[in-house]
Amino acid sequence: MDISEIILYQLKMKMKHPFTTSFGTEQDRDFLLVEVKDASGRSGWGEGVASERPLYSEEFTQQSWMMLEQFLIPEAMKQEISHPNDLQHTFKPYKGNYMAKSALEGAMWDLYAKQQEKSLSSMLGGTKKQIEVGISLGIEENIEELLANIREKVAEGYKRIKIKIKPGKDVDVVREVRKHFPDIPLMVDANSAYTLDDIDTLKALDTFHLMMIEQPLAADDILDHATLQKEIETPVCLDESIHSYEDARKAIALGSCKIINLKIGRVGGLTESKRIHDLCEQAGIPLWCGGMLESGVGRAHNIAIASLANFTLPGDTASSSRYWEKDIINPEVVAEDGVLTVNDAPGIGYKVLKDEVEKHTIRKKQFKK
Ligand SMILES: O=C(O)CCC(=O)C1=CC=C[C@@H](O)[C@@H]1C(=O)O
Ligand SMILES: [Mg+2]
Repeated sequence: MDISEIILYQLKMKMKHPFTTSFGTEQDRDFLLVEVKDASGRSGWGEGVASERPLYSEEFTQQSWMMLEQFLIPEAMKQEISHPNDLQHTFKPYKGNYMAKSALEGAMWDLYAKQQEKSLSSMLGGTKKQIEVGISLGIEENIEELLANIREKVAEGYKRIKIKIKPGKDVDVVREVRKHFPDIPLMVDANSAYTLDDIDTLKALDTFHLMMIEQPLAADDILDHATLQKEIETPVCLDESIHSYEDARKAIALGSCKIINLKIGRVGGLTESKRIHDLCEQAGIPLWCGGMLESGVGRAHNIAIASLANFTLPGDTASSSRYWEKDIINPEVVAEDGVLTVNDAPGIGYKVLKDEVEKHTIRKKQFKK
């Protein structure tokens, strides 16, 4: 691929609205960008989606930076990479750190697609030209606030509403939402806040015809989820528990879920995402593309993967304006009536605004061949 230089950026961007889940509140996104340049001056971009603190998973931004700086970028620089798939082999000796791996691999995929003058979507085997999107709404202090948020997002045309729940903010909240919105496509995400001791609460959620319950039990569990899935009608969707093709294979075999939320960063990149996609397609497990409150760079990658055929449920790739006053890409991502058009320009198909990137950059390091 003729790589000449890799640049690692750490950015801090203020989100328009704070986002609260069962594990905490985020207002500033502290994340990484990787820019991979080739000898002809083309750039590929990837996003490191870890959060500032290891609350969603064990990864966090500083750790991703160190992982990229000390191991992943030097390894990638040492080799002649002919295809982004090669990186799976390069990174294999290094355990975990999926989001760090994905950031660099994603930049390579974007560059590779640009070198081939093809869209990232088509390089991955994407067939859809349009994708439906939903929205993920954080926990609110009072129910009126949440109902107002839902009303607004339904009016904007989002195809599915996901609300976050936690113990004490679950059955009553969902009941109230259903009272006001009896028919909207609705789901809940618990971010692993429950155990099987809470089975009565989880069973009570079964009565609200939810599309799914996302990650009700521990982040590292697939066994108890299988027990739970047998007890409830509502499909269980796994998020935090799935880091790889192997995790997905085992969860499907055990009956731990009926749906998977695929996040590119959580599974180590696009190559693994495609493998999981193909596995789930064969197994009849529908997918949707999750979000990590990405900037436009990560969002563009999400759109590309969500164009594959088995992403049959609306994902969390909402419009740029949901998160940012001004995104770092041009054009911004705009869902119209809950539908995004998949870009067919080369690579991710969006121009990365260098000025905007620099404006939010708090740390930067260059690696030359
Ligand atoms: O809009 C998005 O990008 C999705 C937001 C969202 O639901 C999540 C973002 C980051 C970590 C988690 O809280 C989470 C999720 O669990 O899916
Ligand atoms: Mg989730």
